[in-house]
Amino acid sequence: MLRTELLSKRYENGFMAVRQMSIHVRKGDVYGFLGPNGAGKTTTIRMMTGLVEPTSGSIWVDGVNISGRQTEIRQMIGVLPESHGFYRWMTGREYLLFFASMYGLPRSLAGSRADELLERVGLKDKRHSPVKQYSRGMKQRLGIAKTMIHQPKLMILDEPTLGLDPQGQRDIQQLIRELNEDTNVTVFITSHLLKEIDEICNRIAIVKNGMLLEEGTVTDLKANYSRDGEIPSLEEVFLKLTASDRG
Ligand SMILES: Nc1ncnc2c1ncn2[C@@H]1O[C@H](COP(=O)(O)OP(=O)(O)OP(=O)(O)O)[C@@H](O)[C@H]1O
Repeated sequence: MLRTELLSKRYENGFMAVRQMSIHVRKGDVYGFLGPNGAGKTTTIRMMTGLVEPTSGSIWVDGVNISGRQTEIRQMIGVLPESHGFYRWMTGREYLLFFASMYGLPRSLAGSRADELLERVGLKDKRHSPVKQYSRGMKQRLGIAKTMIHQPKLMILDEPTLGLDPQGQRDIQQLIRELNEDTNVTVFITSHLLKEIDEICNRIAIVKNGMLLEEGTVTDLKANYSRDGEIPSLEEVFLKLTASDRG
């Protein structure tokens, strides 16, 4: 569903944020993209969504090389960026209808799709309230509904639970799982909460300094790092791979 081939990004100041990264997200995966701060995760996502031009390498979404195909790709992907603004005066329903029209959905279809999604994300009762009255958790759920409004094949979620309380985190995790199971949407997610990734992802990549360190199923990765038959937690695997040269 999503492939990068030897993807690299050198910023204008000469900094190499992503180095020859080749990853493979399969259809139906909930794929966790992990790495310490500054590992290059957001840069990679920006390249996947066309906000940043790769220095070299390529990105394929469902077999289509995204280079120069932004309009086509936008229809295939739903993105929840790390920080996203809202038109705070709009109601939740108006917000979804606004994005539906940006994706070219006919009005009749947009209304029913928005209502269905508002119900799914638990905002049916608040659909006519302005977004400025929403809690952070409600805004994130609305953000996820927005990413699904045009029924994309792939959802890209950059730290969707950042700043949420434990219940808010649970709600989002459950929502992601349900959307993946019910609609088979492929999910690409970043998070610093390793327990969360462990619970919702089937496959992961671990990156550091712009480089891919490991990719595989969570089960295989843990098994590969087991010692004396003890299966480590994902956090233990992550720290082993990434924390070695901290001064
Ligand atoms: N426009 C830019 N110009 C130069 N360097 C940049 C630019 N944007 C990001 N970087 C650098 O690239 C590196 C990777 O940043 P990026 O935001 O992709 O990391 P990240 O893995 O998403 O980090 P975090 O977990 O903190 O969100 C960082 O060292 C950052 O300072």
